[in-house]
Amino acid sequence: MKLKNPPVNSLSLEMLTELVINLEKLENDKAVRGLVLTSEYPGIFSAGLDLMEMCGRNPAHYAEYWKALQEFWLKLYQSSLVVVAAINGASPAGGCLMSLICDYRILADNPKYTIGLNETLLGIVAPFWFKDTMVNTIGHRASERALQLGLLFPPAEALQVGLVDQVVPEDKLQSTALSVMAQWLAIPDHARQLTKTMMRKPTVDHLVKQRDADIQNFVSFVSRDSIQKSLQMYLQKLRQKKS
Ligand SMILES: CCCC/C=C/CC(=O)SCCNC(=O)CCNC(=O)[C@H](O)C(C)(C)COP(=O)(O)OP(=O)(O)OC[C@H]1O[C@@H](n2cnc3c(N)ncnc32)[C@H](O)[C@@H]1OP(=O)(O)O
Repeated sequence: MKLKNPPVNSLSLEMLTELVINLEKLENDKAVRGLVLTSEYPGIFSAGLDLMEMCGRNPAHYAEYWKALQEFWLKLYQSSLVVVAAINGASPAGGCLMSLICDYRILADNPKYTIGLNETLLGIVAPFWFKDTMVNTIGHRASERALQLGLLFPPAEALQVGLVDQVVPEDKLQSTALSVMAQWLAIPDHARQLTKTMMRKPTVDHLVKQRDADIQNFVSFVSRDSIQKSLQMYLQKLRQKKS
């Protein structure tokens, strides 16, 4: 599946909805057992959540957006398919989260392709289920440091901390993803799927129990004047970078 939402594959409401629909289609297709997630635009895997969905909108929109994000996370994290992320570009915040909920992550070796949950750099806070997903991957101490500092790791460091499973030359990314897929598909589906469910259930239950409260938290947090100001300033900084 190639992410295709120009210019930076930000996770807009429309993109999240389409991703969920396409995942459902693939999961209902008996001929499909695995999925490689990559970007149509080498250089950018995904810029994460769409800042335009979180700026200057009304509470009902924020609630709808957050619910769609939760839906996407729940769908992909619990997917019956083997999901391999072939990360062919920068992967900040929600982009990193998306790769963390796959089963295996391969990052192309390019110093510009940084990955991490950098929310604090924007003056915002990664919600508990972003944090849980990261802790499940790299452990508590490394997550605490990475989350507080909003670290974006270049490939060698991402590998060292365990944020990705492999770093390969850019021209080997897709072939490596296919051989990893073959290895995972050699395992009987039912045993692998039940194991995945068992491993991920506590994290899923944590969110499911608090879904509505989490939406309310997001809406009140993002509606604050101070948060709106931080997000606007961050967007402005991104735009100024060009000039
Ligand atoms: C409140 C609680 C919620 C907490 C959860 C938050 C999770 C998140 O995911 S927040 C989003 C965090 N994302 C980022 O910090 C990434 C920001 N973007 C970048 O660092 C860079 O754009 C890039 C490395 C992804 C790509 O760099 P490149 O030089 O190729 O492109 P740019 O010129 O920077 O951007 C092109 C264009 O796209 C706009 N844009 C970039 N990121 C986003 C985004 N996340 N949402 C919406 N729009 C984005 C950027 O402003 C440019 O727009 P213009 O062409 O109009 O200037």
